[in-house]
Amino acid sequence: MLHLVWLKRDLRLYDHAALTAAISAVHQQGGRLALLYVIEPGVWSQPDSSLRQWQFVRESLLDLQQQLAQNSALWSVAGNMPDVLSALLQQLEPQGQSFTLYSHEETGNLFSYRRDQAVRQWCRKHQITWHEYAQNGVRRASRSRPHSRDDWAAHWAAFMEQAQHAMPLLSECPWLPCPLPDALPVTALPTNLGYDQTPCPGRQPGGRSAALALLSSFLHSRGRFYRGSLGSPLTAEHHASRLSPYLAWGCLSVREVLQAVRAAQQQAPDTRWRNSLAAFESRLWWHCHFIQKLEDEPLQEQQPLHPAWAGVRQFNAAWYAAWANGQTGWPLADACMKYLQHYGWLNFRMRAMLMSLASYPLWLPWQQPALHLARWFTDYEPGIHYPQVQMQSGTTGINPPRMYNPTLQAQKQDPQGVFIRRWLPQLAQVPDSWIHQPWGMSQRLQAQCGVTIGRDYPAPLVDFEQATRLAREHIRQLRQQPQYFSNAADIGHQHGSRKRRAAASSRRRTINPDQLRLF
Ligand SMILES: Cc1cc2nc3c(=O)[nH]c(=O)nc-3n(C[C@H](O)[C@H](O)[C@H](O)COP(=O)(O)OP(=O)(O)OC[C@H]3O[C@@H](n4cnc5c(N)ncnc54)[C@H](O)[C@@H]3O)c2cc1C
Repeated sequence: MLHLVWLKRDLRLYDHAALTAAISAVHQQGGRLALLYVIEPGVWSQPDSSLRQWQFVRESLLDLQQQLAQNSALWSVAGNMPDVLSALLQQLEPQGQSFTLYSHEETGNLFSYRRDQAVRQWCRKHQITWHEYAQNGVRRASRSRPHSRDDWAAHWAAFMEQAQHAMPLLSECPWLPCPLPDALPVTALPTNLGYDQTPCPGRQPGGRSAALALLSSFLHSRGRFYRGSLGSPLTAEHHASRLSPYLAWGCLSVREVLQAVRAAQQQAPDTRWRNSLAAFESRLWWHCHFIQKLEDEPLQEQQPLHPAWAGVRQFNAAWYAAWANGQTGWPLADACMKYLQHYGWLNFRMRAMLMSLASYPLWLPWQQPALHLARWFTDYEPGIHYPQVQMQSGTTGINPPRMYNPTLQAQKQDPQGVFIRRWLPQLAQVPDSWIHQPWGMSQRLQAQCGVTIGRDYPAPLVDFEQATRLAREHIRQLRQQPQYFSNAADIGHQHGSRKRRAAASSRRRTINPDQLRLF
C-alpha cells in the first residue's frame, strides 16, 4: 500500500497534519510513502493566477526538496489531478498495489473547489480512501456538523492551542520512487506558468527557509513597531510581518506562527512590543475568520454576497485600464499600483483604498479589479481576498461603505510625498504643497516642475467629491428595496464574527439599520 501525501497550499514538512497521518499509517499498517505535487494546467491558467505566484511556489518546492532526506520521494507531475490518480492506479494495480490519499483541506478558488469535488468522485468510484485534515482554524461543515458561527471562536482557539506536528524523521521512512513515466524532478519544473506574466522584480523569495528568517526578524526586531506602522506604505514595508505569502502557500502553518508570537510576547522587553505582538496575533484570527467566509460560500468569488448588489455597477474599460495601470490621476493610488506591480505586496490600508476607489468613485463592478489584484498579489489567498474585496466594495450588505479619499490618505500616509515621488518619477519636482493634488498646479508651475498634467501624468478620472456623492445616492436607493435589511441580517448571521456578543444576540432578528448608514 502506498500512502500518498498530496501537497497543495501547504508547502512544508513541519506541522503538517496530512504528512504526520500518512507516516503514522506507514508505521501501523506498513507500506510506503510519497509526496506528490501536481502541476495542474487548470490551476495555472485561471485568470487569478500569475507568474509571480508560480515562481514563489517553485522556489518553495525547491526549498522543500532540500529539506528532504536524500532517498525520499517528492514527485512532481503535470496533469489534471483525477488523470494523475488514474495513471498512478494503472501503474500500481498490475502489481496488486493501491494507495491511500492524504491532504489538507483547501479553501481555494472555485476551480480548486470543483477540482476537489472531482477528486472526491474519482476516489469514490475507484474505492480509494482520501483523508483530509484541517490546516488552520477554518472549520468544514458536514452533514453531522452543519455550519454555525456560534462556537467558531472557541473552535479556532482550541485548534491554535493544540500541539504542532513534529518534523518527521524522514530518513527512516520507506519511500516509493515515482512509477509515473512523465514525472519531473523538482529541479526541472517549468519556469513560466501563470495567466498573468507581468515581471515582479521585488517579489519575496519562496520557501520555508526565507519564511523562518522573516518570522525571526519580525518577532525579535521589526515587530516592535508593528502597531502604528501599518497605515503608511513607507513604514508597513518594514514593520508589517510580510509573512502573507508564506502563510498563503503554507511554507509556515498559522498555528506555528501564532504559538511563536505567544512565546515572544512572554519575553517582550516592553509594553510597546507586547501590544504590537498582540495586534499581530489578532490578524491571525482574522486570517481564519475571513477564509471561513469563503469556505462557507464559495460562490463569493463571482457573486455579491448581498443579492441586491448584483449587476448594479457598470464596467468602464478605459477607467478600469487606468486604475489597473496606475493612471487614475490620484498620485497615492497610482504609486501604490506601481509598487504592487514591482513587489507583489502592499499593506492592508492601501489595498483597501485601491479597491474602494475602483468601487465607489469609479463605480466599477468588483470582479475585474479583484482579479487584477489577485494576480499581482504573491500572497493571493482566495479566502481572504474575495471576502475583503466584497467588504471594501460594500457588497456584503453588512459592512458600512468606506470611501477612502485618496488625497486625504496621501496627506496622512505620505505627507512629504516621498512614496509618491519614488514610484511616479514624473512628479519628482512637484513641491510638497502640490504633490497630493498636482492637477491643481498652474500651467506655469507645471512648466517649472517639468510635468504637464494631462500629458506626463493624468488629471483625475473623475471629481472625487461629485463621484462619491453619486455613489452614496445609488446606495441609498438600493437600501430602499424591501428585503435589503432582512437579507443583510441573514448574511450577518451566517458570516458575522460574533465578536460583539451583545449585538450577536439580536442579530438573527435584525441588523441595526443605523449601522449601515454610517457613511
Ligand atoms: C482588497 C484586499 C485584498 C486582500 N487580499 C489578500 C490576499 O489575497 N492574501 C492575504 O494574505 N491577505 C489579503 N488581504 C489582507 C491584508 O492586506 C494582507 O494580509 C496583509 O497586508 C499582508 O501583509 P503582512 O503579512 O505583512 O500582514 P500582517 O499585518 O503582518 O498580518 C499577518 C497575517 O495576518 C493575516 N491578515 C492580516 N491582515 C488581514 C486582514 N485584514 N484580513 C485577513 N487576514 C489578515 C495575513 O495572513 C497576514 O499575513 C487583502 C486585503 C484587502 C483590503
